[in-house]
Amino acid sequence: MKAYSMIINGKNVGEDLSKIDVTNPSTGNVIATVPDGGAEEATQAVAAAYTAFEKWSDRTAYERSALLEKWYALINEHIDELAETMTVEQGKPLHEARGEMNYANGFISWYAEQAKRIYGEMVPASHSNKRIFVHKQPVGVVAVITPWNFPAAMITRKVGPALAAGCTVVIKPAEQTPITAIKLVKLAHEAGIPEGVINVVTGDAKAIGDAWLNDARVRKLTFTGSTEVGKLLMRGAAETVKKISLELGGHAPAIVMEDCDIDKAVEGVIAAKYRNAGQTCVCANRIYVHESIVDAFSVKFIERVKQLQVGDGKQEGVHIGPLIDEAAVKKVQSHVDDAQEKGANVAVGGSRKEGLFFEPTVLLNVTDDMICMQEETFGPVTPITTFATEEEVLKRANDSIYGLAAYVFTENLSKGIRMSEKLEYGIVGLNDGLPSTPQAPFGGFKQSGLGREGGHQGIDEYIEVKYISVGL
Ligand SMILES: NC(=O)C1=CN([C@@H]2O[C@H](COP(=O)(O)OP(=O)(O)OC[C@H]3O[C@@H](n4cnc5c(N)ncnc54)[C@H](O)[C@@H]3O)[C@@H](O)[C@H]2O)C=CC1
Ligand SMILES: O=C(O)[C@H](O)CS(=O)(=O)O
Repeated sequence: MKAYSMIINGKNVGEDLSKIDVTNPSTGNVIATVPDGGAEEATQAVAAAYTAFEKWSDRTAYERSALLEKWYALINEHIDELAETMTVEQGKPLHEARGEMNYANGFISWYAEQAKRIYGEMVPASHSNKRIFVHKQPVGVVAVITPWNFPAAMITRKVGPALAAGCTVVIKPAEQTPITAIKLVKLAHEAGIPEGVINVVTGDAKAIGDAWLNDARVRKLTFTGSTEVGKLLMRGAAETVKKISLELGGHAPAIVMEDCDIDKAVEGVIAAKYRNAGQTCVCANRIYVHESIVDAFSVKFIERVKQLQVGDGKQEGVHIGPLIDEAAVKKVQSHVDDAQEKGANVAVGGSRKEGLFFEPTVLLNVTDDMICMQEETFGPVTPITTFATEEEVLKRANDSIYGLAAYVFTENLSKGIRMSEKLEYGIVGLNDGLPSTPQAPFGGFKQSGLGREGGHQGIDEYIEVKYISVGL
């Protein structure tokens, strides 16, 4: 079993510390260990990033871009190994892990380009003897805290734009999936990204996070994970008025209109629901089907769900891997049990299998009082309810503290655009169950977060705007 190190200032650190086991959720076997770091290592990482910042930000955008491109190329060379590592430590099927690696690498190449397009501007001065130059500068040292469900993409979606802008970073990956992060940082150094620019610390989340929150040298915190932890970090960032961006929980509605292409809608909801065994923040969590087509839709949908194979993600033909841990399985089961107690029918699935596996599940005759219609399930469960009118379903779909992603299936384009505009969500998949992509600004309304990741907007999170007023 391999013992991995943290990487601080380009060096392997932590061999002397106690170790944290990393387990394979498909088998329960310990596959590796990482150091149980804390405040001391967190502060060492900030010192390294702070020291490296001046030289890294002084490099030209073209130099930073070239190094990001080298990192991108190295990741491509190692894509199979990285995907296998991800499947073993997170559980997602190998084809999905490869998909995530390409998605994750897409952020590095997108921001290698964006590095060269951080433009300032000149503003017409109101005095003839003045000139006003607006200048964009990197914010400084960035703290990056990421979740277990996308061990690579949630890191590169932050580190890509941060490094492109000239920032330096300290990363704390999720305790469940640290190896992918460590391997990505190793490759960054192999690509020639200088020591101290990118650091990864593993261990006590609260101790590491608190050290970064209380360190004034950290000028930005970017977090992806639960709304609960996001709020806690947002409060902590206030102490030193850090810039923050938060990608938090979701509770996506998927609306199937009476004039949809049913086959297209079935495939779209399958994609939006069962990716990563339903463990994504943009997963369709509640499915609203027009009452006139609910039987036709449900029959086809259930047939498709029955085709989903559950198993170890390393096996060929597996679509649904394990959930991340016992707490996740218990939460999903509680949502199914609650729905059944309140009158839902379990059309397929409904129970956990051996280990951390859960049957792909479809619930019919679902009503809004059921927990699965109010809280994020984060598992392979599809609750299907019905609606009668567009106005009704928009009201119900918007009735949530979350506002990350929503989906609409209709063949009537003007209706689709009209509904998309009315949905209070940062991302709308209109006849598209997989909208996430590096060139679009990913982020949520309401308690799903602050800021955007991806697209040209994504780099603004790592920029400070300054103006220089020149007296002639
Ligand atoms: N909006 C988005 O893009 C995403 C949102 N999520 C949300 O996150 C949840 C599932 O992911 P989890 O990893 O369980 O979320 P989580 O919020 O428990 O953990 C996320 C990260 O925060 C760290 N963390 C936890 N407590 C901390 C503290 N006190 N100080 C510093 N760091 C701390 C964890 O170690 C991990 O690295 C779901 O609610 C899901 O919707 C997850 C992924 C993406
Ligand atoms: O962590 C997540 O759930 C991701 O943000 C979802 S996506 O970007 O892969 O769609």
